[in-house]
Amino acid sequence: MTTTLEDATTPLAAIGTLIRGARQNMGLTQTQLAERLGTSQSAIARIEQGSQNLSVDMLARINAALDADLLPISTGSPRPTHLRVTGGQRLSGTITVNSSKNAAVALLCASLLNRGRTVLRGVARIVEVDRIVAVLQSIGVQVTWSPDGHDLEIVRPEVLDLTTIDDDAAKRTRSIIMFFGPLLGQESSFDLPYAGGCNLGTRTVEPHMIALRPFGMDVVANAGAYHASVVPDSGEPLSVVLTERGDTVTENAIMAAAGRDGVTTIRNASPNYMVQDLCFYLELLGVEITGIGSTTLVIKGRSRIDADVEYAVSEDPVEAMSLLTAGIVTDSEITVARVPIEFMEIELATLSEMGLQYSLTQEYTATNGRTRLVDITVYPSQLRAPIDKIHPMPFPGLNIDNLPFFAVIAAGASGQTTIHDWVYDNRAIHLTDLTRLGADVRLLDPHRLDISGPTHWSGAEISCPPALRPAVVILLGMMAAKGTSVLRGVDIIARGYEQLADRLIELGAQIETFRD
Ligand SMILES: CC(=O)N[C@H]1[C@@H](OP(=O)(O)OP(=O)(O)OC[C@H]2O[C@@H](n3ccc(=O)[nH]c3=O)[C@H](O)[C@@H]2O)O[C@H](CO)[C@@H](O)[C@@H]1O
Ligand SMILES: C=C(OP(=O)(O)O)C(=O)O
Repeated sequence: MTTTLEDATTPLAAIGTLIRGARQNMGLTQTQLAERLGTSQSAIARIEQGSQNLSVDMLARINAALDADLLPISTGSPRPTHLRVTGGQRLSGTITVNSSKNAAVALLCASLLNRGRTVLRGVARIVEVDRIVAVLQSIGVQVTWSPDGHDLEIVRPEVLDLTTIDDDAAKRTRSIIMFFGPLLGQESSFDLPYAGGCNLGTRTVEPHMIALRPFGMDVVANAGAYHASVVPDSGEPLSVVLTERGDTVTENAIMAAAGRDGVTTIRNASPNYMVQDLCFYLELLGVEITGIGSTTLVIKGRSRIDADVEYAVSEDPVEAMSLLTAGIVTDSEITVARVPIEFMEIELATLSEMGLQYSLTQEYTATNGRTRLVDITVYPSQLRAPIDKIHPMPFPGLNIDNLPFFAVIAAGASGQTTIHDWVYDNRAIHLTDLTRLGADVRLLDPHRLDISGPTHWSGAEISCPPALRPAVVILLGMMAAKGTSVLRGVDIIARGYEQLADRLIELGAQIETFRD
């Protein structure tokens, strides 16, 4: 039987019908379309039946995958997206961790070092990536998604045109700061817009300036932009000591070292996951690096790199933590597949002390051939507060981006947990929104929270916090809370997560997307 538009009873059903028609015209099965979109056949079936809400992003991707323009998507300011969550549902099944935002943005910046063709495999379709891609394209770099939407091909021109930089995209991401490292060996003088990002309080850029000074770079902040000037490199061995063991500052120093002829030693380097990904990519480019995974790196770089390489971005430990938390707070048995275990060990040890029951598979190797992965199954558990406070540390400590998830987990545990976020001035406060869902969360000062549980969760309507991880934490709290909740203005989640709501629905969560 042929379905016609007239059969469609709702706007979603009408869109579903259009999608089915375009898919069939291209001779694709639902499974083949699902593969192109990085989703499941059952999601496509629901979309075509009109029983699944569609995000603007998903619609854009369907248009691209079907080479169609089913519904023209406005490029004006989009209306904010909201989520309606019917909580208290047990989840089940397996969910796979995507590649990381933080490695992707570093690798995109590092691709500026390469005059050859870089292909990044398995890049998450997230807004933070879109912003850096937009910036690269605006300065003349060819950046193209593969037809299946998973890989990015990057080819830079011989000469970049920094005067045409997309200011708006650049100012929305902090990662633009990582253009300094690759560019300083190539340009004697250039301007970059100020770095932006989530509302987490003041985030200094001074450590970057200190780290890049030994490479001959001097930066003056003018109105709205940094002006960098660089003196020629003598090629002598360099020693750089970082004042902070920060992730992006380490990456900046590594990229500066990779782009010079000579040996650079970097001390107090972050050995965190995104730094390791960057080093693995640079090794493919012919940069010699010793000490990967430690705090001292010795790098032998090359002022001209011209190599055609492919690199598969490794899995995101923060997404892994987010997905494990979904299982934990809904008292469910779920499996989170492809967890980069080296970067989750302390989190798991802490959860184990809190009484979490879980099992791990044997380790296997990620597509990059380096990162160790496991699948983790969490089981419904009676949780208790840990005896000591939970606090993050630079890797190999508990990841600062994973800390917020302990707030919602602690709220479900019996006893009082103290969470100490010494890093960000303005992240803990967003977690107090959990009180709206019935949790007992007290802000002791900008950095410390006391959380007493167990919580009798109840649904509520909440405006989404303007910070990525707290936004997801509140969503997860809503999934724990019986009844209906509304999370308003959730677009920030797409900065770091691809299709999060859709993927949680696959596990049995009841989440509906809507706009005013
Ligand atoms: C794109 C990317 O990779 N972003 C990550 C990166 O941001 P990024 O590298 O930009 O982190 P910041 O430089 O903002 O550092 C975070 C905060 O930690 C402080 N600090 C950091 C290190 C240190 O040894 N001492 C210290 O005091 C900084 O002053 C700052 O207040 O690292 C952060 C901290 O892991 C993560 O939250 C971000 O997700
Ligand atoms: C703070 C974060 O990232 P960014 O550095 O991109 O703001 C994060 O990933 O939680």
